[in-house]
Amino acid sequence: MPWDVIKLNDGTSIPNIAFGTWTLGNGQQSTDKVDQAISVGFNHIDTAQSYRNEYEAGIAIKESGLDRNDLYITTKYSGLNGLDIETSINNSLNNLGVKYVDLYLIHHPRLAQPDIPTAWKQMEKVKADGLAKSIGVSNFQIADLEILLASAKVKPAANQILLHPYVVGRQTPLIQYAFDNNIAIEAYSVLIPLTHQPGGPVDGPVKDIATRLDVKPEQVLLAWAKAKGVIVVTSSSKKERLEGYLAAGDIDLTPEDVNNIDNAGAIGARRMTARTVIRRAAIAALIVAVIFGICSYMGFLPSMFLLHISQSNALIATVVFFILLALKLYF
Ligand SMILES: NC(=O)C1=CN([C@@H]2O[C@H](COP(=O)(O)OP(=O)(O)OC[C@H]3O[C@@H](n4cnc5c(N)ncnc54)[C@H](OP(=O)(O)O)[C@@H]3O)[C@@H](O)[C@H]2O)C=CC1
Repeated sequence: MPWDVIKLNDGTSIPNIAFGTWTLGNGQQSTDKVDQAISVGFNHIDTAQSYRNEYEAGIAIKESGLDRNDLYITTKYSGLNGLDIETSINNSLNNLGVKYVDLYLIHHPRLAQPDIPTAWKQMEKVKADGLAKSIGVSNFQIADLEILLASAKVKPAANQILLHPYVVGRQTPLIQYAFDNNIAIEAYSVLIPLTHQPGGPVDGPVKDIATRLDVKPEQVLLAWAKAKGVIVVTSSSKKERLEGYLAAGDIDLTPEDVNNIDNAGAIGARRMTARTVIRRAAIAALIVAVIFGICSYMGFLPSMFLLHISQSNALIATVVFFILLALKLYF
């Protein structure tokens, strides 16, 4: 199935791939990149107050000459300059040069001030006033959604979250909770295995699938996210990559492909957890070794430690530190 639209709980439809403006910076280059994305066929632009390029995106939107109904525009309340939600959306609309956005999100639960129910009431007003067709959230966990849903008159239409194979395990309960409550999931940073964690266990299955289907690894990852039934928010500064992203809508992975990527992601996630534990233990051992070393050198015992300080303690702690360091390098 090619990229399509997903029906939201408020009856509107959202294109299931978006071009994000987070890393574009500002100025003319930013407008050019949004221009490029629209010209290759992206009709869903994802921006935010905090990306500081809504104005540049707005110029590209205007220059595209597209009818407003043919573009889907998302922006987010990022709490910039301490402004409230109503003032912020009006600023965003001015920057973007549009009368409404299709989707307005609270960028992060900690920005929902003074608390989630009060902030959500303001979001409901934004929708009632016609400034946003749909309202939603981003980076909300299950506990945040529970608080919101307890008093919401309008359910959030979507929750935009981090989703890639190394976090899919821990994000699955959140995705399931959202789906059970008819809240769509938007996935960002799907390409992390290529951009930030190359050489990890996900590389193998992704490369194998890419070779078998004669496509690029990034296309496999986007197809993987699409197979999860989520809306993909991605980006690129390169025209060929953007064309590849859109073509990835035609890639249908088998359930086995998706499982292989999930399983490799789980292995990577376990390794990362092990690394974190080892790193923390190594730091603790190093601190102990240094304290033991200093105390041993100075020949005194600080009463707060209540430990028998000797050179052999310092030696043991140092050895433990190097063993942990070796383990960390191994993992
Ligand atoms: N709600 C939130 O809190 C957040 C939302 N977002 C949204 O999601 C959008 C996308 O986020 P982002 O993390 O950039 O998403 P992606 O994971 O989709 O990464 C996009 C980047 O991947 C690079 N890339 C593509 N293919 C490869 C490859 N084969 N090897 C190496 N690099 C590759 C591109 O680089 P190149 O330009 O060179 O092609 C591009 O910079 C943001 O713009 C924003 O709209 C993002 C983060 C947080």
